[in-house]
Amino acid sequence: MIVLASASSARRALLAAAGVMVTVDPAKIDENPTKQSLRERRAHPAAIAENLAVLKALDVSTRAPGALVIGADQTLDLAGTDFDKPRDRAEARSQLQALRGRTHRLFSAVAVVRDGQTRWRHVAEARLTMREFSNAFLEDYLDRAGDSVLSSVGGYQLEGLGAQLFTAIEGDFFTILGLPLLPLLDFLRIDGDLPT
Ligand SMILES: Nc1nc2c(ncn2[C@H]2C[C@H](O)[C@@H](COP(=O)(O)OP(=O)(O)OP(=O)(O)O)O2)c(=O)[nH]1
Repeated sequence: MIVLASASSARRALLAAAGVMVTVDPAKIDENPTKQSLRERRAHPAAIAENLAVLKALDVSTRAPGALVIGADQTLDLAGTDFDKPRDRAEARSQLQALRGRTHRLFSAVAVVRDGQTRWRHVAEARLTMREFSNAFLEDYLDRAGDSVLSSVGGYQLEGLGAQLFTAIEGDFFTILGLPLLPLLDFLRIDGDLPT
């Protein structure tokens, strides 16, 4: 059995569309203390994402004996500043105003744990360049995107209206949506969980 230790609908949808049947059991850990202490120690955003992906998978693994548990996490870095998922429209507005006209990096980490042992982990990076959109465009975007801006770390969904925010992206689509899917599928084949 494969368990996805994530509440992310994007991650669940990516795995389902790729034909990977999973049981969803979101981790029950509070990410903030770990994130805070790693940030205080000036940990790299990739390391923060990787640590959290492992912690989420380990948490769920304790209640899923024998199961292969997938944990994931994504961090956003803009020239050394970390961003979290916006809590409301005002935060989404100020985050997007900070990101516009600049290139930011997304780090998407995935970890696979079985019976408390971390079997595999991976972090992928993507670089996204936002165009210099106007404040009027931004207000209209926030009106049309609604609460969806609160469910992703940059306040955008690339596969949706968010596409109108960007002039260029480097890195793979799946990484941007929050899950390095292709390396994960490689691991699942090697581990014998998917047909080769
Ligand atoms: N649909 C969509 N989701 C995105 C995009 N970019 C980022 N995300 C989502 C994926 C994750 O759900 C979320 C990143 O936040 P986290 O890594 O903290 O995961 P989240 O709190 O959603 O769930 P989890 O901690 O795994 O239970 O942002 C995008 O372009 N499209």
